Amino acid sequence: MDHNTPNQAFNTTHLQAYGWNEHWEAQAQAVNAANNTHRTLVPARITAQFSHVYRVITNEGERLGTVAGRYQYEASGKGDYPAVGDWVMAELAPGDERVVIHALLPRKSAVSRKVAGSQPEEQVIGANIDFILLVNALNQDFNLRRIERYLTAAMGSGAQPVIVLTKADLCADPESMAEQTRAFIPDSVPVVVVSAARGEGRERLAPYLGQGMTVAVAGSSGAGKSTLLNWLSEADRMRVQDIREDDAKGRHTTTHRELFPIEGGALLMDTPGMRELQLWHADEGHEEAFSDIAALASQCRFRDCRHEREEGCAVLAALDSGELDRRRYNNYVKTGKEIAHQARKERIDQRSKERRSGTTAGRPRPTAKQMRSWEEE
Ligand SMILES: Nc1nc2c(ncn2[C@@H]2O[C@H](COP(=O)(O)OP(=O)(O)OP(=O)(O)O)[C@@H](O)[C@H]2O)c(=O)[nH]1
Ligand SMILES: [Zn+2]
Repeated sequence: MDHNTPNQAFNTTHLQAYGWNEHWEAQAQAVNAANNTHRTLVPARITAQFSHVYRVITNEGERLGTVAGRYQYEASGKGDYPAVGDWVMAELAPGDERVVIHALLPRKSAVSRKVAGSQPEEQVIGANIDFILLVNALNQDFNLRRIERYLTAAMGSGAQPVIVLTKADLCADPESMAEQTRAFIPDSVPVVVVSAARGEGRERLAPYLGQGMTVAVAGSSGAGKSTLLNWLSEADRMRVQDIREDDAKGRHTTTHRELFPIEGGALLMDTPGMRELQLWHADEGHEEAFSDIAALASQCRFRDCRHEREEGCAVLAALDSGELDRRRYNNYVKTGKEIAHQARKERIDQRSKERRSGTTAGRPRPTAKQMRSWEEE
């Protein structure tokens, strides 16, 4: 049987639980049609990443994988490497625990950060996310500006942001807080109130937790992300605990996964990078979050207009005429300054880290020797 006959469906019975669908089938077929090697490639999804080793789910079950030497050779930067949530095409050698990743299927969305360094590079911290839940607590930490910043950070990714206001049980009037939030952000962004600790409001999250949907969770420390994740994956966690109890030696029988299916068929993504998502994506998101101001700015007389007191500034004119809300303009300016400040801070942190460790930014590329030994394994 010719391994790369186009249109021959892949066997993906088990991958469907990880979000496989017709879209990915078509992408995978395209890779297969272009595959002019002797290798048989099958689809797989990245469920965890440990430096340069990946955990992947294949139709044959879970495996560890590394990228092929040629993949590494052809990658033009960190952004080309697989990340959690990515669909890849891999070679599965029978009886081998390791798979070799040969191709990345084009991403539908990517949350990424810029890795500062001598040459700033994009590093993807989560791919193919449908919804990104931005978790905020309804207690004294509640802060509309922070919500706006997270929103800005998520905006350029291609994933749909959803504001989740949690700890509703600590708030006298959660609905009015939700209304305040809605008034502050674009209409297209849903705002959902829950109490994860009390298990209240799951039905409000249901629209974002459908079969095959990939859902990431981000928010500042203490906002309630773990509690939310545990609540949403409760049934699953129980199953894991049952297995643990069955294990007479009391060993840890759970494996580290950063992408896992929950009851109802959604896939939750919980990676350290996503948790820390803050202003990383802000540069690209800023324009989009303030697209109304960006549109005005395109009409300013000077291309480098700072919209402060320049002649022929369309933004200032809109402020004067009342077309542009002053509060929104102030947010735009303030967020822009914060982004610049954060970027400076990251550059400084990164430089001092580099000085300490003598290495360059980010994940080290595997050496050619390492790559050979993996491929031989
Ligand atoms: N009352 C109440 N407390 C909550 C709720 N959700 C979380 N908490 C509490 O808030 C604290 C922080 O919650 P976590 O879920 O650990 O927050 P996190 O966002 O995962 O924090 P990091 O791990 O630091 O990123 C814990 O003490 C939780 O018990 C809630 O819905 N109601
Ligand atoms: Zn201007």
